[in-house]
Amino acid sequence: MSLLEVADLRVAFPGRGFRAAPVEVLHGVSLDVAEGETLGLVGESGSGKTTIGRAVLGLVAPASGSIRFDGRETTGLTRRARRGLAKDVQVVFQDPYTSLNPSLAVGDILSEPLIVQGAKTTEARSRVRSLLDQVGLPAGAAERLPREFSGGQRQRIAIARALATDPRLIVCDEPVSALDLSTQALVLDLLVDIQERTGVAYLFVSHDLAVIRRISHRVTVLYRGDLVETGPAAEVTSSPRHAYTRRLLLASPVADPEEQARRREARRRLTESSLEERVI
Ligand SMILES: Nc1ncnc2c1ncn2[C@@H]1O[C@H](COP(=O)(O)OP(=O)(O)OP(=O)(O)O)[C@@H](O)[C@H]1O
Repeated sequence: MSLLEVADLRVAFPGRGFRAAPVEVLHGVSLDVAEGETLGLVGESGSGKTTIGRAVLGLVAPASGSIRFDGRETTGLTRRARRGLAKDVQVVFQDPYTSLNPSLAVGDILSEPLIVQGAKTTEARSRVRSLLDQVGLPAGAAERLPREFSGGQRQRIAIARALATDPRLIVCDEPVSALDLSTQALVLDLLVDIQERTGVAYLFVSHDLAVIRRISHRVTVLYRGDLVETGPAAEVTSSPRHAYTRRLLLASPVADPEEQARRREARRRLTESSLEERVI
């Protein structure tokens, strides 16, 4: 049994304008994440990646379909039951500048989820020290405000907060997209280290195939609300079967100028129309 099983998930948002029909943005998506695994979810902007993550977190109500965590259905849970689940399923958002409460010291940000789960203040304090250590920040960081940290350090704080309750799954929604390339690499290495130490699973959302390739065990590709391809990361990112994945691959930047020119030419040949034929 997988840790997370999403089956035939449909999500619709209200249409714009008076009496407009709802707009379906996920058309029956099924995926699963095993314990300790990283499933990379890749697709261009607007394909529905964030919506899948938000549905898993209970922040968006599905129109239909099921989302099971550890065998238990999580859609339609009461608030109280959802709080129980929050211990096991956490999130790291994209923007380290808005995801941390600017008026709270880092120590308070990290102890908040622990106190909500019933921890005593002294217990929470020592856990904060260990969380900071896990993400490579000094104990003194607890006394400081988020604005005193760089983007990469803030993302480390957000990761520490997600780890506070010892979750089994973290939804990582574009967690490195706002960071420069060398900081991205450090944060990705940190996520891998944490997974090796704790066995946490990641549902890792990104539009960037290079990032997805680096972090994922398996990759699933989303195109306009449909999954078009799923498989081992090395396979999907080196010899994709679907035309859309090939286009994503050709669009990722590479350092070698000759390879870059080859990809530009291949992109030109892989026209939008041939793509449409295969997807529909
Ligand atoms: N709350 C909402 N109300 C209405 N439409 C929404 C809402 N949230 C998302 N959408 C629409 O759903 C579609 C999928 O959005 P989503 O944010 O999941 O895509 P994405 O692949 O994560 O894109 P991005 O990488 O740009 O965030 C888009 O067309 C978006 O405009």
